[in-house]
Amino acid sequence: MSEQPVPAPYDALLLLSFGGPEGPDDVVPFLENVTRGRGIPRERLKEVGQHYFLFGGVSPINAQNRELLDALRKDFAEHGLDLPVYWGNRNWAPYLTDTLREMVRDGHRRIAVLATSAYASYSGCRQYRENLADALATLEAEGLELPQVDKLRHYFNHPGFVRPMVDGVLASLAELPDDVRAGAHIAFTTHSIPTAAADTSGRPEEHTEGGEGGAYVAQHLDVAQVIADAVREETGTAHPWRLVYQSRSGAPHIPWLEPDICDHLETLHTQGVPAVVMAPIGFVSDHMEVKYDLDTEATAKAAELGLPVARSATVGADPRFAAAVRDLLLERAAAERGRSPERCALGALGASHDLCPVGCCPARAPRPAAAGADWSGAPTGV
Ligand SMILES: CC1=C(CCC(=O)O)c2cc3nc(cc4[nH]c(cc5[nH]c(cc1n2)c(C)c5CCC(=O)O)c(CCC(=O)O)c4C)C(CCC(=O)O)=C3C
Ligand SMILES: [Fe+2]
Repeated sequence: MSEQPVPAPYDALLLLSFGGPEGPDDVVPFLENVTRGRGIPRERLKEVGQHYFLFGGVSPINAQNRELLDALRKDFAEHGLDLPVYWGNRNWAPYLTDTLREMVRDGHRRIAVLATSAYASYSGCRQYRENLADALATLEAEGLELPQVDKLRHYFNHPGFVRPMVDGVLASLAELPDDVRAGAHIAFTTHSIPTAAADTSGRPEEHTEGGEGGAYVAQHLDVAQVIADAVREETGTAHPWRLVYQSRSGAPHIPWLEPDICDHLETLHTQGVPAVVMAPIGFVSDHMEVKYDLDTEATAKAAELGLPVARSATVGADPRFAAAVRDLLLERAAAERGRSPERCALGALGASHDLCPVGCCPARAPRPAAAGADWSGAPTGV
């Protein structure tokens, strides 16, 4: 019999995500939440609103998080891990503040947080920590006793995140017509971010200059290499690959990471590449950035070029990902109890830090961020 897993000091897990609209009336208020004070051009907002209206005003992201919640609860129950799982979002109901209030009222004092963003970056890491700080400030103003919240480490290189994506790329290669499969390229995609934000992503010693992309780009390149190697091992073919970007936002004069997936497809086509697998390694589920930017826009671009493409699956609610979350939680719990747990990680970079140090993924305008070394609002002690 295996030993009972020990989640202590944690008494609950919070799944922290982006949130998305659930009907046409939600779209504009959702976009206002996302872009509050961020200087996104009106034109871009109108355009993105259209992406959502094309899908009936419903983002797939909330349904996907509900599935992930189910998968987590099932995995925990099957492995004797007695820990309640809650869900809260940055931009739509259930809102983080409401969920955190419910957790405190339910008596939770020490909360592990899993963000649905696997990599370092302001948007994917610090902004979630700022959201936690804001939520805690609200609860404090309401006179509630604040819990301690700890954000689980980046899991981009955890095998439970990477292996389902290897299977996804293999399945996409199998989908391509026989005569073009061997020559197919893999385009690993992620969300474009401003090069200035990419250069300052990760710990200060990981920051770069001149658009090299800091930890954000290094982490994606590491995952892409691991997947490409695993695919070569499985198929015997070394499919050429490149990391490219999608979902660019912001003003045109500000440099963002490039090339864009659509431009990349055009370049490959010009070079005579016969087929492409688009692998959205930057995303945890097939939400709107995948459904619109890849499955709609980039796929239309490929059709126009006469270039066969297939888009590989994100991890979503894969049971291996749910198991990875359990592993990350138990690993961190053990570390908080003073043990030295084994830390699963593939690739060259090794397991990411538990606690974001000062200067990790800085904001343009500094604001309080919880669950990092620069958080002073946290109660001390276990
Ligand atoms: C790095 C990153 C991730 C991956 C990490 C993570 O998953 O967190 C991500 C995820 C997502 N981004 C999403 C949606 C949007 N992102 C926007 C805007 C922006 N994203 C940015 C970055 C990222 N975004 C940035 C630098 C901006 C510019 C404005 C700003 O600095 O804030 C906008 C505004 C309109 C626009 O400009 O596109 C929308 C609507 C959805 C929900 C999809 C759905 O509804 O299914 C998800 C999961
Ligand atoms: Fe985004």
